[in-house]
Amino acid sequence: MAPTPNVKEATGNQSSWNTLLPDFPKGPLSKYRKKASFNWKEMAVFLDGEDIIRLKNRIFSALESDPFFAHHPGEELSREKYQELTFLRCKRLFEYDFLTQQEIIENPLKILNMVICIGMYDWSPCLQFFLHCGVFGGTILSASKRFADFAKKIYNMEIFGCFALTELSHGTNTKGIRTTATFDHNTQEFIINSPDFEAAKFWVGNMGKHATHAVVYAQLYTPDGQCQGLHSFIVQIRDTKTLLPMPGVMVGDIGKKIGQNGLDNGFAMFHNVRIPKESILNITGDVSPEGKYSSSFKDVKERFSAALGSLSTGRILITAVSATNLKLALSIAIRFSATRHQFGPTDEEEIPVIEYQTQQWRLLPYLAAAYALDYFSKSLFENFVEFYAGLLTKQRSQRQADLGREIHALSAASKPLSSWTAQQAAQECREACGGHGYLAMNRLGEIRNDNDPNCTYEGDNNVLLQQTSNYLMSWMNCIRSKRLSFKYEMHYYIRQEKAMDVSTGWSEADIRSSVMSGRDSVDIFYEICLPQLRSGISRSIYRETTAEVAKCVSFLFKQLKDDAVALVDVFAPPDFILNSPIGKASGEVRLLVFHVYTFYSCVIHKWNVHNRT
Ligand SMILES: CC(C)(COP(=O)(O)OP(=O)(O)OC[C@H]1O[C@@H](n2cnc3c(N)ncnc32)[C@H](O)[C@@H]1OP(=O)(O)O)[C@@H](O)C(=O)NCCC(=O)NCCSC(=O)CCCCCCCCCCCCCCC(=O)O
Ligand SMILES: Cc1cc2nc3c(=O)[nH]c(=O)nc-3n(C[C@H](O)[C@H](O)[C@H](O)COP(=O)(O)OP(=O)(O)OC[C@H]3O[C@@H](n4cnc5c(N)ncnc54)[C@H](O)[C@@H]3O)c2cc1C
Repeated sequence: MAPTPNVKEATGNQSSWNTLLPDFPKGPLSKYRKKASFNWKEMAVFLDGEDIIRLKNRIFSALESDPFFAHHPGEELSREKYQELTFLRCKRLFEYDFLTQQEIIENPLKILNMVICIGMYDWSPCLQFFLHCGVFGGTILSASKRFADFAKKIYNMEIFGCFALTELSHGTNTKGIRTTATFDHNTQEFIINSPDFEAAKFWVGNMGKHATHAVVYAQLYTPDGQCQGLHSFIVQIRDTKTLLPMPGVMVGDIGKKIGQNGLDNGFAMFHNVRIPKESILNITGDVSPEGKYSSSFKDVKERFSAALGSLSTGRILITAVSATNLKLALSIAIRFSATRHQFGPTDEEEIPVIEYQTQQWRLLPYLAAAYALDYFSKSLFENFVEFYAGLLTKQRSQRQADLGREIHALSAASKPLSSWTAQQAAQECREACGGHGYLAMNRLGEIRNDNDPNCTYEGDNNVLLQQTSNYLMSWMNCIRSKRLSFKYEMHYYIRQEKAMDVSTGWSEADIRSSVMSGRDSVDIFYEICLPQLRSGISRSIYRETTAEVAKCVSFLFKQLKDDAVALVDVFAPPDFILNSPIGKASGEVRLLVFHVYTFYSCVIHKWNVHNRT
């Protein structure tokens, strides 16, 4: 668990806060900022520390002053243009080189904050950048020293990568992956082949237009015809100079998505593509020149588990990515609610809609969840860093194995909970802003659409929850993990759950995938790991709402509403990054009129130009 920083040490002094975090412009929100019971700057420094805040400021101001990242209000970019601009932005991110390896080693949370800062601007260049260097690069470089020379090519974009596990007909069920990699010991090569169209690699981020290389997951066959299971290989899919497909490779873009359209998701089919023997990412096993398979994992299940281990990285990051979308949506909706006046005690005097209990019940539980998920995602990331260090140093201890299973179980619960919370919150925030919430320029639709696939990729949420409930049921024997407390409550709960299921005569498989044991046990497990949630507003609201609790919560909200704007100020990005007229730091919603005017004058100008030609 992330060490709780000492408040005094962590927050420095008032003058350092003001340098790091300038005051907001005066405006309609000043009224609520004056009512706040705490200093938002002190809270921001307490939660992030001065170092991280400096990094955030550096990234935000670099993007704001770079023409490549300029916003084009009112300009409808074609998908092709947006993809082109996204790739140029991704290239700029490499040129900025915001973090050195040394800085990441000293404080790994900096890489997480870099993902968050760039994603707050736009997820498309962020994911494109990190799919290449994090998911593609991370998978290759953590395999073995054999691929050390790839590092330079990855980080100076000599090659550009993607991660190709999913196929047209199989995504969640990775055992159903049908691309084959057959070892030819006569030529010391693997032959990569897609048996049919349904086995085409599909959905792969960066593959649509820009990737030159792919980490391709395939069933490994040795010359004796034995299938050795799922393994990963580096396959060149395009010429690095011309970007034309390599011989035997058919590759292209899958078309328009609901969101993240700056990212080029693609498909690929392989027709007996030959790659050198050394292209296998020998994480779980390797083949001798004679074609004999060897693996340090004796147990097939452990080998499968190790083959999929890298997926936990993405799930842990998506927990933070979704929490970031939660913060973006709330920044807009809370600020809007504090400035939007509708009705009031007299016809002359209208009041801000945040004063209404319904508006508070709709938004403030998500504000509590944003703080809880922010803390948990960073704490889980730090646990993952510890596990990843063990991976890199080829640790094989029982503790390392237990930590890997626990990280898998936790990330298989945290990704669903965080992405679903953000998805529901984005819709609630959209509605809480009324019609202005539905105006595209106010960005709530983009936030909701860009958050949406967090519920699906890196593992469908519903199925991942079964992974966590499997883990909890395996707890019936013993609990070795040091991380979790409240284990006996958990133990009791699962025993009850299982007894109930068994009494219905269900099989083990039914129990594993039953909704009850899945969602409920995971919910309890997750809230055990996240003590803040246990006493948090969300639990009392969603679980045991009774008249007394409702009254108590309403009383809590009456106090909390005066802190809501300041609580959002702690995590809201600068106006340029938030890019939402109704979410501006000044609260000058009147500026929306200006933006609408600007938008329509652009449109009118274009119309006139069009008519003149
Ligand atoms: C989990 C599965 C559903 C498995 O299902 P099965 O039923 O077939 O198998 P079992 O349940 O029996 O499992 C066998 C065994 O293995 C263990 N296991 C499984 N998975 C893991 C794992 N990941 N880690 C550890 N252990 C694992 C399991 O517990 C069992 O062991 P026990 O019996 O002992 O319990 C599986 O089929 C599955 O995972 N399906 C989902 C497939 C999936 O996730 N696909 C994703 C494709 S890639 C993708 O979608 C990418 C999208 C782009 C996302 C953008 C990323 C955003 C993040 C930012 C970028 C990163 C930045 C990096 C920063 C940097 O480093 O720079
Ligand atoms: C925007 C985006 C980007 C992506 N990027 C990549 C990428 O870069 N690389 C990559 O390899 N993949 C990528 N993917 C693919 C993604 O990983 C898969 O979509 C995901 O793993 C889900 O698999 P699927 O789409 O085949 O859905 P399916 O597994 O077919 O699921 C369909 C439905 O069946 C249900 N279901 C399935 N199995 C069970 C079960 N056992 N019990 C109960 N219900 C079940 C699911 O809950 C879901 O409701 C991306 C997807 C998206 C949307």
